[in-house]
This record gives sequence, C-alpha cells and structure tokens, in this order.
Amino acid sequence: MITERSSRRSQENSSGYGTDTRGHALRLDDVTKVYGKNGRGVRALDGVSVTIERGSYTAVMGPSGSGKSTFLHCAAGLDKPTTGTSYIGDTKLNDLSETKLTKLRRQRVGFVFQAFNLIPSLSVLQNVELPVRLSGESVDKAWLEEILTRVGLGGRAKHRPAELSGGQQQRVAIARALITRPDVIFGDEPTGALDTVTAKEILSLLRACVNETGQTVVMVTHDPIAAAYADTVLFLADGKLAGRMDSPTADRVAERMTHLGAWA
Ligand SMILES: Nc1ncnc2c1ncn2[C@@H]1O[C@H](COP(=O)(O)OP(=O)(O)OP(=O)(O)O)[C@@H](O)[C@H]1O
Repeated sequence: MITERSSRRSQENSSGYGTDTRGHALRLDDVTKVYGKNGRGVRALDGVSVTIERGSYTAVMGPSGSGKSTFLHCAAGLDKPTTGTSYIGDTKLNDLSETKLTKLRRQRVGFVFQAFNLIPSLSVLQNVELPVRLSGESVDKAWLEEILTRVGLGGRAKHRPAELSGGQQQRVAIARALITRPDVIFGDEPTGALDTVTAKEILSLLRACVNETGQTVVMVTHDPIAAAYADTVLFLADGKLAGRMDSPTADRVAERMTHLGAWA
C-alpha cells in the first residue's frame, strides 16, 4: 500500500527486486469475479480496486468466504477476473495468453503455501533452484547461496524435504519464492501448519525479506498476530474491500475482524 513509511523503504532499497524498485508491485482495478454460469453464480469479488507498493508487506483478512483466496488468485494470475483489470508491475494480466501467464507466474511471482508444496524427491538446493531451471535460465549461484544463508538453511542444501521440520520446509519455500527476485511473493496462510513459535520465526523471516531486501509480500491469513507483522492489513467482506489498517496490532486487527462478523 502507498504509505510514507513503505515508500521511504522502497526508495532506499537497492537490491533490485522485480523490474523496477519504485512504484507499484501489483494493482487491481475494479476487479469482479463471479463463479458460475452466465455471471449468475457467486460474486466472490465485487469491484475491488487496490494498489500495493513495492517493498511493502500486506496482510489480507476477512471472514470465511469473504473472497481472500479469490483476491490472491486474481492478483497472482492464477485465475482471471470476470471484469476489471489486474497488473503485476506494469504488466496487464488480462492481455496475457496462458503460456505467458505461466511464464510470468514462474519468473515474477513467488508463492508460499500453507502446505509448503516442495518436491519430495529433490534436495533443498534443487527445490530452490527449480523456478529458474524451469525457465531455462542459469542459476545465479551467489544469489542462491545468499538466499539459503538468509533463510537459515546454509548447512541443509543437500537434505530432502522429509528430513526437515515444518518450519525448515517453509524456509525452503520462501527461498524458492525469492530465487527469481519476483515482483511479489504471495503467501496463502503460510503459517497455518506451524506451531506458534515456528510461525513467529517464519513471519519474522518474511518481514526481514521486506525490510532488508525490499521484497513485496502479500499474505492471506486468518490470524491477527500474523497480520500484525504487516505494514498494512486489507479487510475483505462479501467480496468487497471493507477497510484497511496501517501499522496494525493484533488487538486492533482482532477487534476489526469481530466487527466484520468473523467470529460471530
Ligand atoms: N471455484 C469456485 N466455484 C464456485 N464458488 C466458489 C469457487 N471458489 C470460491 N467460491 C465462492 O466464492 C466465495 C469466496 O471464496 P474464497 O475462497 O475466495 O473465500 P475466502 O475468504 O478465501 O474463504 P476461507 O477463509 O474460508 O478460505 C465463497 O462464497 C466461495 O464459496
């Protein structure tokens, strides 16, 4: 989101994530998503417009069924809006063929899911390199090493996912998301499968990716404590943006969620 705080950090960032270190990482312009035939089904997103600035950390919250996953899917190019436009950087996703969208998701977007989604037969190193290899490009070894060190897996490069704890597996997923220097990393409940202490470590790591390297992170979560790690929380209700909160605290987020009827 455009805040003075994140804007300043973005301008100080010199590590070159994405194609441009200034301006927005993603934008949704009056996006509507209707599931079902002839536009008569469920209106999962209903006229959502939002701009998320580079180098910011945004949490997306809302009651169950409010459209959080749909928002993430439309923003990340995993699904197409019924009407409206979505952009990653200055690239309009609506215009892209399926092949170009696949390439964009591989090269310019990182994903961190609740279930880690690592390839069990590959080592840590091979999992992290995968998005670059799939793009047919050569791996920047110095960057790879730096990322593995940053996520605290320097000594585990040859291990397989099954030999790692849940928290370590999520660190691999974060490293894999970082390897292409994406415009944005999307997290879908990234701490949902972790215990409280490990969840805090992972949230701190995502925070460090933003603070220290200017990465943009957008994370769907049900957890006010997780949302409090973000610069800004976007609240969704019935497919519409129902407000935003800058510099959130867990208590304020929980209170807002109660007002949205999340835990009624
Ligand atoms: N593929 C689909 N087909 C039909 N309806 C769908 C589909 N995906 C989502 N929906 C509906 O769209 C609405 C928004 O769903 P979405 O999964 O985006 O909400 P959410 O906020 O992520 O929910 P939760 O917190 O429970 O995961 C819901 O009413 C849901 O039932």
